[in-house]
Amino acid sequence: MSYNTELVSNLNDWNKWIEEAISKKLIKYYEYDQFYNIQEIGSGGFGKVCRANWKNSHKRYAIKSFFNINDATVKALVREIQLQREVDFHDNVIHFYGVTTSFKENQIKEYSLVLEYAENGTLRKYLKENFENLTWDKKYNLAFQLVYAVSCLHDEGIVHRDLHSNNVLVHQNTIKLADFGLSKRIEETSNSHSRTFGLIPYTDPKSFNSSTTELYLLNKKSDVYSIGVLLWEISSGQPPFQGRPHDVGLALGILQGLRETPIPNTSIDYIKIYTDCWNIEPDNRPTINQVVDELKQDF
Ligand SMILES: Nc1ncnc2c1ncn2[C@@H]1O[C@H](COP(=O)(O)OP(=O)(O)OP(=O)(O)O)[C@@H](O)[C@H]1O
Repeated sequence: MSYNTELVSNLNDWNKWIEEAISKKLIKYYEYDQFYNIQEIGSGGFGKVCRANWKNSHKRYAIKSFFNINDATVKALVREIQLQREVDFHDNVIHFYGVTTSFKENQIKEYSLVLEYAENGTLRKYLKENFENLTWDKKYNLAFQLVYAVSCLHDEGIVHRDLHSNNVLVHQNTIKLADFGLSKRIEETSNSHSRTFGLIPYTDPKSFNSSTTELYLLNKKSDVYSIGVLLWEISSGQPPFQGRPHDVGLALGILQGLRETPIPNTSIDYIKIYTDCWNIEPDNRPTINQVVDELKQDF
């Protein structure tokens, strides 16, 4: 069987693809019943995530399963595995360990992803719980790790397209980028407006502009926009536009230039870095590698 994802088009093909990859030892298989202490820790638009220990070890893993694996999501899942493997060497990216299978009530076998577990959870939660102890040095450090991880994706030709503070995880004060590629690709094939509205503050506003006749595809500069918002969030400890409805009105405001306000005592250089990133014009935004260089100088 080919490992070309274009040829993987339905649930059976997905299962076959995985089984072949397992038998060729390209993907490690974990026996589900060898996990213990399995506890649900979160759920997203497409599935749930459990924390579990693996036999004879205290090491924890995250097991990510999907509510509804259908033909539309299959290709995205295979792609997720492929993308994850391409950037697996990076310390600031959640590691992909392998797959496991569980059975639903209907006895249908379903594969789940076995991933590195990030013990501090999402960046949003981490900022909420630790903000009082975060010095500017620590904030810079978080910002640097995040930007560095995204630069690694871009160097590999991968655009995240879904960067927000619930997709960035933290493990022992280290940033761990998660969920790249997956959510966006699944979303393209499903109807989830409420979720999209929730993410308005992080989304490249060029994509809101329905008056344009050409479809605007999220690209590397869209990731840079989201990074600008995330750098502001790291400086403030708050999600952007908190307490304001994330609706069409907000989207229009952002299109017309509405942005969060800098936090007192932020260095002028740091403010310049994130405001350049969230420039309305993609051409005027820096590349992610330029952001890495600027942060290095400012650090
Ligand atoms: N590797 C992990 N380590 C620790 N916690 C995780 C891990 N992956 C996910 N989580 C937790 O589980 C929650 C749900 O994750 P999931 O990826 O399913 O959804 P999401 O990213 O929040 O939303 P969506 O999938 O709709 O984009 C996360 O918000 C996070 O709290």
